[in-house]
Parts: sequence; C-alpha cells; structure tokens
Amino acid sequence: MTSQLPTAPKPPTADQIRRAPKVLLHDHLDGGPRPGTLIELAGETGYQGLPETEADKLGHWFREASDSGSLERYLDTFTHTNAVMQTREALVRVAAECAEDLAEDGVVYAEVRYAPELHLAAGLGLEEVVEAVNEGFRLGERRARENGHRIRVGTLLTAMRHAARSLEVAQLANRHRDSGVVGFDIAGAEAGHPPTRHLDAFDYLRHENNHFTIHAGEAFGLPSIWEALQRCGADRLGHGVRIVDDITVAEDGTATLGRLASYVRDKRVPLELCPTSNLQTGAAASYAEHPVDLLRRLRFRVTVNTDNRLMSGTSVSREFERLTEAFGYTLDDIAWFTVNAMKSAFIPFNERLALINDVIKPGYAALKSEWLFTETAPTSGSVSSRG
Ligand SMILES: O=c1[nH]cnc2c1ncn2[C@H]1C[C@H](O)[C@@H](CO)O1
Ligand SMILES: [Zn+2]
Repeated sequence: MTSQLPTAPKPPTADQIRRAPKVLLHDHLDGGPRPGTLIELAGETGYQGLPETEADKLGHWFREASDSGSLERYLDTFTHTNAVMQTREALVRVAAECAEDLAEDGVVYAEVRYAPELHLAAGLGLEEVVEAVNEGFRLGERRARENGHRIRVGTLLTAMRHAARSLEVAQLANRHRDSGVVGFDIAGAEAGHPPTRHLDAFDYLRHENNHFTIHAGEAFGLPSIWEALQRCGADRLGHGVRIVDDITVAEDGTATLGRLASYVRDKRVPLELCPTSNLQTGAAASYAEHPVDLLRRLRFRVTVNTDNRLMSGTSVSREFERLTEAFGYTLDDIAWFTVNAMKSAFIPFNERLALINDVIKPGYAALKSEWLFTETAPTSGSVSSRG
C-alpha cells in the first residue's frame, strides 16, 4: 500500500474565501453605500455635491480620494455619503443594502456602526435615525435569507470624538440595547481628540454593564491605546494597530513585548484591524508590512475588518485575499481570525458560542473537505491532507 506524505495546505481560492463564513466587527454604515445608490439618493434629495454622476467613476473617486495617507483627508469623503443619508427612506435603503452586500460576501455576523448625530440635518431625531437603520437591517436580513444567505447584523452607535454628544449617544445605545444596538464607539480624527473627553459616556455605559469599543491606535500611537483601555475601559480597540510600537523584534525573530502590549495580549483585548484602510491613511506601507501577521503569530486577539468598504473598494473577502497573497494564509488561518472575531462580538455568550459551533466551524469543515469529492480526488491507497 502506498502512502503519500501529508501535503502543505493550499492557499484558498477567492471563491472559497467568499463562501467561508466570516464575521465583521468594524464596518461603518456611511463608509459602505453602493455608489449607484448614492447617485439615486442624491437625485431624490436634490444633493448637488457628488463629484461624479456615474457609479463606476464615483466608486473610483472615493478610493482615490481616500488614498492620501492622511486620516483627516480620508474622513472628508464622508461628507458626500452623509449628505444623502438624511431621510428615513435613505437610511432604510442603505442599511438594507449593507446587510445584503455583506451576506453576499459570506458574512454571517456583523456589527455595523454609524453616528446618529450625523443624520439629523433634514429634521430626523436621534430615535428616528436608530429606528430607520434597524428597520433597514431587518429588511436586508430578510432579503438575504430569500437569496439563500444567513446573516445577523447588530449595530454600534458611534459618537464623534470632536463633538459633545457622546453621553446622549451612549444613552441612546443603552435604550436600544434590546432592539438591535449591541454597543457604542467613538470615531473621527484621533490626534487632538483624546477619548478621555468622553469619560462620562464610558462611565455611564460601564454602570449599565454595556459594551463599547474605541477607535484608538490608528493615526496616533500608544498613549491613545493606553487611554482607551486604562482610563476609559474599552472592551475592544478600533484598529489598535499601533500596539506594534510596543513590540521589539530582534534579528533572530524573537519578539519582546512592552507592558502595554503584554496587557493587551494577556487580557485578550480584541484588535479590530483594517488592513486596506491602514494603507490608505498611512498606518502601514503595504500588506506585506502590515503588523497583522506579527500580531497573529504572537497570538494577540486579532480580527480582520473592512472599516469602509466604499472608501477602500473592499469587502471582508477581499481583505482576506490580500492577506492570503501577502502571508500565504490557509482556510485554517481565516477560520482562526473568524473565531477570534466571533468570540469578541458584543452579543450574548451563548449566541456567540452557537455561531462558532453551529455555523462557523461546520462551514470551514465543509470547505476543507470539498477536495474529497472532486473528480480528481485520489482513491484508496494514498493518504494526503489538504487545507
Ligand atoms: O477609520 C476611521 N477612523 C476614525 N473615524 C472614522 C474611521 N472611519 C470612519 N470614521 C468616521 C467617519 C464617519 O462619518 C463616522 C461614523 O461612521 O466615523
Ligand atoms: Zn473605523
């Protein structure tokens, strides 16, 4: 009887990556509308400011305009998406399409964030904004199901760090915690806007046993991460990529962690990494140089996210494709990132566990066993293992 040695797991194809169940924790609703939808909504609402009037060109414009290497200029592009997301109908539509697009990309669980305070310009109140977005997500989940996809979407309410509505938004998130809002976040330009300005919001949420993440360690380094964790009590770090500033790698590959990096790893603080977004805002120079792989090898609680699908022309699958090209990741690696993300979600523990055991693990097992059933599968007498 012949017996082959186990072969190295193969890199997954783009199609396998898309069909693999994935979890997304960091995605902005106003960073992901379809370009065609923006054009139609601009027509309906009379917004004249869109820089292009054809969908392909508009998508391209967003990617180019977001490539400047500066977070501040990157954030300027949101003026256009938020300009047309001011009515109930527009919010329902954008949220529904978001759920459908994520489901089509193989995402089974997502936490999508948005800042209610940015959607009040045409007269909606904060409550109405949340109700419209919730309605849109429920509609999108239903449509996805009709198309054979299963997805569950929770939202995070974001407060803008340069503004002064964080306590109000935190209270809003708490009121809606049993109707689709699973947590809170602060976003916006990091430099000059420390999260400690919003301590009352974080204290309130901790008092209520609620959950929050903070954009930190993206444009600004370790002090921002330290504040988010030790002064504010964040459950997760939005980006957090600059934690590598506290890690030294010697020539022989030995890594030494400083106190903060050790704390982040020891406490299993989830890092919501967003590789393409980091390339655009200057936090990393290329995929191959992105800290995601060092952090993965050091077994930080790393997750892979999109941040803004429109500005980055990306999807969760595309992020994994780029990382697979750069680091040779296998389906086992993608499953590891996915389980990390599911463990770090803000929904109850029993639901996270059920998604891991009943959806994610069986999904990867099914993908990994597909080679057994192809026409060219080896017959008896050879033993091989594939990824
Ligand atoms: O990566 C980001 N860093 C900081 N702020 C961001 C990022 N992506 C989006 N935002 C801002 C712009 C949006 O209007 C706001 C709410 O989604 O959050
Ligand atoms: Zn973000």
